[in-house]
Amino acid sequence: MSIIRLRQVSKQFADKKALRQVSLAVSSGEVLGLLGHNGAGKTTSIKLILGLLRPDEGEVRVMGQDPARDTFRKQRRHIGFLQENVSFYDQLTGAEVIGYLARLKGMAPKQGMTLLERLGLAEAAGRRVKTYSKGMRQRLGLAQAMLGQPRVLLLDEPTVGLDPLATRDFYQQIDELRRQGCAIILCSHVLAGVEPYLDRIAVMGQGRLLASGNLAELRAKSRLPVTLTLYGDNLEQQLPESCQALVCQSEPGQLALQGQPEQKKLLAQAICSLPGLRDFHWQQPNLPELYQHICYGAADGRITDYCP
Ligand SMILES: Nc1ncnc2c1ncn2[C@@H]1O[C@H](COP(=O)(O)OP(=O)(O)OP(=O)(O)O)[C@@H](O)[C@H]1O
Repeated sequence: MSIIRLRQVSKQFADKKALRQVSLAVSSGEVLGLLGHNGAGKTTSIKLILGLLRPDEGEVRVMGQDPARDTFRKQRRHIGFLQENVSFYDQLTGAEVIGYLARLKGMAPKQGMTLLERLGLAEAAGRRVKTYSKGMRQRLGLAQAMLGQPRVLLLDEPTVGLDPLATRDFYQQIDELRRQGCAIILCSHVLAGVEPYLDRIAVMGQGRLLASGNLAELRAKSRLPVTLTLYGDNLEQQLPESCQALVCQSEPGQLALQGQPEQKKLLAQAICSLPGLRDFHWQQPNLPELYQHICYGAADGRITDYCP
């Protein structure tokens, strides 16, 4: 069942159409990567889910209810939110900040401390937040978003400023929340390396949903080629005739074949039939390549059928 659902939602600010008939759904235990250029409509979507904005048209439902209604107040405690530029009371210590925010959410401050420990901030808990590095602030931000075991977690550019190890730790925490059944939306411009953590991807552009699906679905729809690089001796001579037309690069000891996603099977057969093969490597379009393809395709009118 979808925990978050936007159905045909439109939103306009003065003469600016920020969202045009956007439909999105996120289930329990699912991470949706919400991607899009600056001004695409990601933050507006997040604000609608938080109930901070009302749609002009369409319907927003979070845990089955309209988040903009007063009656949603109790449910709001089950939503965690990490905004892009997180700021705290700098004169307070990390422990004081998380204790205060825990109380606001109706929880014991001790639970906040447990989160600080889990996020590696236990030693810094007694220090004022103004002395924290960007990464430490980001972890404190994640700790406050995780207060109260949220059923919905909304993360806007959560890994900006984090080093590679901190980014990996961050995604491990997200993975754990996902396993506990949290529905997560992650907005990010940092696309490299996030693929393994996203169950589905939604790409927005000019307030529209341009594409949605899992990585395999987007790859299949993109029709971007897959490349198979073969390593060995005299491979081109041994290659079956059916694969000859797919050769895109040939050099001593190495042969590259390129085909459409549905030709993968044919390429796989090529591997099996080569006695001189020493090694091989598959290369499929990655998320940054797909993203670029979808955005450019939408800009010149090629992309029209990426949404299920
Ligand atoms: N309160 C507002 N008043 C007027 N226009 C707004 C308001 N909020 C958003 N917009 C406009 O709506 C469009 C979508 O903005 P939004 O903040 O949702 O984009 P975004 O995808 O989050 O962008 P970014 O990646 O830069 O954060 C933009 O053109 C923006 O200028």
